[in-house]
Amino acid sequence: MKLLVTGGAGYVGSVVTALLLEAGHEVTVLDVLSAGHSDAVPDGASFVEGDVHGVGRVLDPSFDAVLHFAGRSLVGESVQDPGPYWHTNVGGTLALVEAMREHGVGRLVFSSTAAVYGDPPSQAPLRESDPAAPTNPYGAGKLAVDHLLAGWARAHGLGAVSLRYFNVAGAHGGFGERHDPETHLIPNLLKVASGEVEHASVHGTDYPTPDGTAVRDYLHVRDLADAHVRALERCVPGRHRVLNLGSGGGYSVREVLAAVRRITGHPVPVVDGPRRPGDPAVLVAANDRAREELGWRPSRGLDTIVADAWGFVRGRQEEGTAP
Ligand SMILES: NC(=O)c1ccc[n+]([C@@H]2O[C@H](COP(=O)([O-])OP(=O)(O)OC[C@H]3O[C@@H](n4cnc5c(N)ncnc54)[C@H](O)[C@@H]3O)[C@@H](O)[C@H]2O)c1
Ligand SMILES: O=c1ccn([C@@H]2O[C@H](COP(=O)(O)OP(=O)(O)O[C@H]3O[C@H](CO)[C@@H](O)[C@H](O)[C@H]3O)[C@@H](O)[C@H]2O)c(=O)[nH]1
Repeated sequence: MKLLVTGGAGYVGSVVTALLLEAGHEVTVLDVLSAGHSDAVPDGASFVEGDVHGVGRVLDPSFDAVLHFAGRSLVGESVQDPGPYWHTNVGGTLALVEAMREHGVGRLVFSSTAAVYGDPPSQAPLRESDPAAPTNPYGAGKLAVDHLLAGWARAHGLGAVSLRYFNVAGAHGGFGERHDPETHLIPNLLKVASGEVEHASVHGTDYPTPDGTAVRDYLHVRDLADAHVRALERCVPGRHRVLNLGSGGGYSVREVLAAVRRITGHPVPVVDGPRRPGDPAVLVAANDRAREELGWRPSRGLDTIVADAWGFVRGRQEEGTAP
């Protein structure tokens, strides 16, 4: 297929692009480089530097589908300054589906998020049918796009899939997380192991969980990327589907810390701090729908996630490209 990947110079988009190229697809990446890196666009993809609002200049009827990763994704920033989040994540997606309609490009895979579920009342694994009640503009905008795509599929025959990622981590094929600022747990712990910073923070030790720290569902980015390839192949015209992407199991911050210490062999000192505003106690995916509809099964556990992310950090250190 001939594919457009928006945000393909970012973390998830670069890994998915690499996998799409491996599968024999032709890929054009559109990225404004506000958070991504031009050297993260895999060799073999065409690269256009530009904003998703201007996607009409890139798209033409020869494209078969779009994978849409471009967006802003700092939850705290979205609370402080919501305007850019609605502009990029919602307005940018509207511009994209309008251009797709104009050029007759009928399939879309979208990066949604577990943040649409907000702070769930129960700690049970979350199903797609559970109420969506986002607690910040980032999650609200992603949920708005899920609704936008449902209406677009009904009205204009788009075949779309919203993939609600839980916590993506790990690295694949030389591509990994290079966010600045970095807010995610595993790369922050690895910054300590690599000597870039002296200690990490544990955000909250008084949650109603077995060890008092928050529990999340960590999914290897390679497993996540595999789900995208499968979702793309299964886009049905006129239908919008929502699928959770998680491993189906959870680890606390302290359990992740123990894995990082074991795998890196570094003591990784941490300082216990207060809760980060808006963080729920437990977010774990029920992933049955993705398993059934995509024939997908995540196969890489926490140790592989940490080992691969660590390999990526070490590789960049050895090349002299990090920090
Ligand atoms: N990483 C996670 O754990 C996670 C979890 C849930 C959902 N998501 C979603 O997945 C997607 C990818 O996440 P990521 O971690 O790879 O983020 P990222 O920041 O690494 O990548 C996003 C890319 O989009 C680009 N971009 C931003 N605004 C743009 C615009 N207006 N036009 C064109 N390009 C633009 C950035 O330069 C960047 O390269 C995002 O939409 C994010 O909200 C990520
Ligand atoms: O230095 C750190 C960073 C994080 N945490 C904690 O670790 C857990 C995981 O945090 P993080 O890696 O930042 O992920 P989340 O806040 O769970 O959010 C991610 O996962 C969401 C879906 O679950 C996505 O919507 C977001 O984009 C993505 O950042 C949380 O309990 C944090 O409070 C720490 O204790 N110390």
